Amino acid sequence: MIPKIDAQALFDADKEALDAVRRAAETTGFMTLHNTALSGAEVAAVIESYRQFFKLPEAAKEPVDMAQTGSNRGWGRAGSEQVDLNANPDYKQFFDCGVSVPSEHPWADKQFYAPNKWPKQPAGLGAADFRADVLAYFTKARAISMDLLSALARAIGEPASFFEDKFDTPMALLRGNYYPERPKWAGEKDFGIATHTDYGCLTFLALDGSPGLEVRQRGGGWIPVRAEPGTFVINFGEMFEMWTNGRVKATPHRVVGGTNERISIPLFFNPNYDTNVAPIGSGQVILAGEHLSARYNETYVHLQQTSKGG
Ligand SMILES: O=C(O)CCC(=O)C(=O)O
Ligand SMILES: [Fe+2]
Repeated sequence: MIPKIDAQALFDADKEALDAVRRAAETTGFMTLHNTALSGAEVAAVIESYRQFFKLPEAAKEPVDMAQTGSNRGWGRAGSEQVDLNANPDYKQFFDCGVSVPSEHPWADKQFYAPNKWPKQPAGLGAADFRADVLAYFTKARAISMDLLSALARAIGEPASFFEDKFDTPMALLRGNYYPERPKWAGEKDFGIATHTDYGCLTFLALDGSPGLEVRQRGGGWIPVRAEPGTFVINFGEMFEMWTNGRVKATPHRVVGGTNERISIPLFFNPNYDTNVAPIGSGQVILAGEHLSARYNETYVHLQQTSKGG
């Protein structure tokens, strides 16, 4: 069972809601969140903006292909990410944007804060402005994710402000995933997105209502998870599991894909570059940026090549 959490109750520090979040974090590692400041209509609209982008001809997406860069901003074509090294690269396409810092900032040369890459707004595509729509959504989703972290801090017995200064320049990444119908050629090692755990702390995921996401159940089997726009799927990542010494669970999940086209929008809410995500109180140091960089270099195919080439 994936717990369903009312955001309003949670943010009002309702005890039952806090308990449910703590249980979700410690057991399934997944929950859904409804009644947030983002309406179903707003989410449906940004899903449509992403859809318009993905439906552009290849020539319009090529100028923002992230494979031409040393970072992860812009378009990732099918086959450009391999989240499970025992599977083939995923057949999804995606578009990534993130947080940038000014050129004089000490982290300006870090890939996590690279400038975003936006496609030219093609003439005749209607009033929608992809960049503005996506950035407006990113801002709101970040704010809700921050509130969620405060609630989570409370739920695990830390002060509500525990995460605040660790997420003020976050390596946050907003992604639009586009899964076409599962290709006819796909075999047992081909997935929309292969089995993986997310790398960071918290993932705030908007779905378009269609099936596809499956969450691995402890003890075996997969639980299908669906959500309409306006209900978000929340899961926890590797850094959180490390940081809390295994108390918060990063649960593997995947999309095999089926006969439906599908769009999902995860916000990977990763902390500041220099956050120590080693187990609290352990005296060790594990920099969030180093963990993320290792995972990016393993899974983005264009960065795999960069790291192999030195
Ligand atoms: O599309 C989905 O529902 C899940 C996407 C996902 O797990 C990811 O992008 O990390
Ligand atoms: Fe994921």
